[in-house]
Amino acid sequence: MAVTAHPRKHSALSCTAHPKGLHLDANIRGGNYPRRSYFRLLPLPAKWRTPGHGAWNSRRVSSPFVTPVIQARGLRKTYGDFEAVRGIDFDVAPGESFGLLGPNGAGKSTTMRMIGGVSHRSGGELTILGMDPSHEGPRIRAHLGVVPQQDNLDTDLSVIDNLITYGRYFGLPRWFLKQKAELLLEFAELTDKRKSKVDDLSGGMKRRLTIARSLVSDPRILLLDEPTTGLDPQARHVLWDRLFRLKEQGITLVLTTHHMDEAEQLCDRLVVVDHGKIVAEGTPSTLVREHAGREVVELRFGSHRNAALASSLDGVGERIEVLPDRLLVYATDGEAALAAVVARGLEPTSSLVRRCSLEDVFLRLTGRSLVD
Ligand SMILES: Nc1ncnc2c1ncn2[C@@H]1O[C@H](COP(=O)(O)OP(=O)(O)OP(=O)(O)O)[C@@H](O)[C@H]1O
Repeated sequence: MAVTAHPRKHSALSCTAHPKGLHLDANIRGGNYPRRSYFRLLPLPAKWRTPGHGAWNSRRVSSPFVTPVIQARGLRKTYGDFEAVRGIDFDVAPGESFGLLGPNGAGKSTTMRMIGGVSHRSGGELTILGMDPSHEGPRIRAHLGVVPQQDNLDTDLSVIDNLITYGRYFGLPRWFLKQKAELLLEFAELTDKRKSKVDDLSGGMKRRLTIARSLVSDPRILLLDEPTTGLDPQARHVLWDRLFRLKEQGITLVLTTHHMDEAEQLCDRLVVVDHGKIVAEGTPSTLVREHAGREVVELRFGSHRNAALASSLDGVGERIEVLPDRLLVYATDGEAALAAVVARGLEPTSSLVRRCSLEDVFLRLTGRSLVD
């Protein structure tokens, strides 16, 4: 459902369905004022909300009530003869937190660059907010916040001037940006660093400043390429908290990550990408259930014995995986599987029963060999 009105030549008011209510978007230009975007989420009683609220998943995207904010069909990117992205399909719903998970070189950043409009697709279809990035790049970029893999802050400027200067690229007036920058510094917990030089910030602070900068233009979609890579656990948790708050405000998050815990914490839905193709899609819990199972028993018999002993475990659990240092037995009931191993007279030097995780899914789908 989408209602759009054009009260003035360059102004637009749109209203789209959001799982928590109505998503109102006013894009105003006219008189002596530069273009301004306002975005509000108008909560509605549960009975009027979009079907699927509370369970973000791919079914919701296909609901006739939700128009995807990003839609890719057969999306391809080639560099010479090399196909980095090989015909992928996905939808991202408004307000969703969508993750691209994959090993090095899988094609995640290439996909992000195509969404961000800085790299042209070689084939397939891609629409962002109903627009084609090949023809409407600037209009799309006005609604996008981008947090690149490498911080590209201006080291000659102070923290607050990084925000103000960036906002000027969007044509926003200085008086407005001064107020906006203070709010963003508060959001990023950087108020006391407002006059500091960028080089004096820690890695986590730089990341938070980059995110604050991406919010200057009130984006509807935030693209985050490996937002927490290289940060310590404390810094990562602060960042997750901030990203979660943005999601609560209704901003659509699209992120790439190598970190399974990050994907589990932040993403409503994920696609696992490998060698330029999507190999699995679903919520974190669905992926674990469908591709790993309930529990796994890690058994260590000594690295030279693991492979030889695997055949002695036939019939224990649902699946056995031999690793150089461990045997993994996937089972519905891990304790029962471990008891069955011991009952066969096998005595592991160590054993661990744990719940299956997204990491098990990731390694199963994308392999365990090192990708450089
Ligand atoms: N400009 C380019 N020219 C040629 N090949 C490229 C270019 N950019 C990316 N590639 C190749 O495309 C493939 C996908 O790269 P991409 O950066 O999208 O992977 P990624 O999944 O983001 O990996 P990482 O997690 O390491 O960032 C890689 O093999 C990479 O070497």
